[in-house]
Amino acid sequence: MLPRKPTPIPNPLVLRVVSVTKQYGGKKAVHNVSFEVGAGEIVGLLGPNGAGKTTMMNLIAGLVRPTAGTIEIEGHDVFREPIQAKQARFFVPDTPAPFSGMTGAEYLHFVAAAYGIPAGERDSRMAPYVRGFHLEDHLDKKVSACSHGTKQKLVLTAAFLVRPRLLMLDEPLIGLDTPAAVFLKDALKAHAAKGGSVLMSTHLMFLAEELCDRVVILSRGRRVAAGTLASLRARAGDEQATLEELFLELTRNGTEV
Ligand SMILES: Nc1ncnc2c1ncn2[C@@H]1O[C@H](COP(=O)(O)OP(=O)(O)OP(=O)(O)O)[C@@H](O)[C@H]1O
Repeated sequence: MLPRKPTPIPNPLVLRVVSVTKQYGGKKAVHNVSFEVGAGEIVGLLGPNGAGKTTMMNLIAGLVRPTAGTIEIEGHDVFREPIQAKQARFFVPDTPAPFSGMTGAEYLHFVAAAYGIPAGERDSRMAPYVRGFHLEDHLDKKVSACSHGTKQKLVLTAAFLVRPRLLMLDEPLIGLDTPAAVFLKDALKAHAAKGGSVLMSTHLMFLAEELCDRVVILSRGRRVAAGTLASLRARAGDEQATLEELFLELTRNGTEV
């Protein structure tokens, strides 16, 4: 008897965004947007200024309630099961604001405790990121005395020590020095290689091209494209097109697909 071919295991979904709309007054900041992120994927959320990226991130993080549609993280509805959904994600906003009255070390231990990381594991989990982001001299300082970039490195260290199923980053490279940016890119690749998922909004096309398995492109609140670079090139009929060229073409008129 021939050995049975193993059934391919589908990439389990970590994030499901279904027909989400967010309306402010009479204006739709996000309009009927759907997309998914699978385990181990790095997905880029791209779009021109005002496209709805930050609104989308805030909706997924559970900070803003959608006008319509549903969002699930690891199968937990962000608003009906907020504790479970929030335990499965970590959000690094574009202007990270760790608690300023704490020292850096107190902040990291506070976040670790909030996510239920056992006390005996916290130091060893944070150590590679403290070294990688060169935070050794900042852990005993009050957060309020840290620079913007150092605050960002503290929040990123907290994110990695938690090892969330879904790591969400809004413009992660802005404000980081070059060594930290290189370390962050490697850390994100390693996170995904271990099965963690990443959703990252960015204006930096080179970053999306280097890191992302797929991108979702928003324009004026609508999803105008989603897929791999290869699929976007095939759709444009240009195998050589850069992501920047495709982005400019796709966001020119904001047609929904
Ligand atoms: N709290 C709010 N109240 C009213 N309008 C809002 C609010 N937040 C966002 N908007 C509007 O929603 C739209 C999308 O904004 P959003 O910040 O999500 O875009 P973005 O893609 O993140 O832009 P950028 O790249 O400039 O950061 C904009 O027209 C913005 O003015």
